[in-house]
Amino acid sequence: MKGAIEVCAFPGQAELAPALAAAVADRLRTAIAARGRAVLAVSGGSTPVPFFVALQREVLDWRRVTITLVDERWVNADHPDSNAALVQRYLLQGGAAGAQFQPLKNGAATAAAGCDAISSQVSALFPLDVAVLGMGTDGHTASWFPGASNLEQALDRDYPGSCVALQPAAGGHERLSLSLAAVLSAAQLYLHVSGSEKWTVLERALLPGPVADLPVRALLRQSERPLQVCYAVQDKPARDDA
Ligand SMILES: O=C1O[C@H](COP(=O)(O)O)[C@@H](O)[C@H](O)[C@H]1O
Repeated sequence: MKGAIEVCAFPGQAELAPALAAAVADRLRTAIAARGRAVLAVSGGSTPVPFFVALQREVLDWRRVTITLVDERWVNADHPDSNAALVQRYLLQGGAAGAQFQPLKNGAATAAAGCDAISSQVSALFPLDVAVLGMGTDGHTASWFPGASNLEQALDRDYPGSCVALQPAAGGHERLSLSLAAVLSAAQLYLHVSGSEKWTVLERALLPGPVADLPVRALLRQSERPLQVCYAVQDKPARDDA
């Protein structure tokens, strides 16, 4: 199946997280059986925490799995906003502690300076087997923020690098993000959202309008890869409720 959007709604994260984890784990097992290895890209933020906890309990040969990020804030791994720290804390535990992790941050002073080296490391992992993306209420997914510097590059399918450095217009940390082309290397895409506010944004994103206004449209409008929208009606729990 190519490019179809399927929506799966769940009452809350308690139901969504194990279902998404089981589906992702199945795809990882299939990739391991076919190629001897599997590559998964996950997002940060607060939404994926229950999914991470459910996924690390899945029984599979985690030593054959490489996990990377869809996007990262340019902060050290001990910073509370680090997506790598989130993955370390909730996903790289139990059996999943045996997985390899490819961060989207290195020792360079800025994301722009570190981008090329990380891009090469990430490209060496391709193709991704699964990418699980989130979405913000401003319609960003990955770090494709409306009005961000380099958004055009990030969404340019012919952009040669797998990663792009972006500065969100609203300020905050500089970001490193997979490009659209890199995300579309994944055989299966999931968009994981919770709560009615995000659902309303998603409904808007499905209407005609510029991709730059609601960059999640780039994902919704692509036709190369199957996309499953996993929606929890009840809003997400706080990180530590997982
Ligand atoms: O900044 C980010 O936000 C989105 C959504 O985060 P959430 O806290 O609303 O779940 C996330 O997908 C992205 O990876 C992250 O860097």
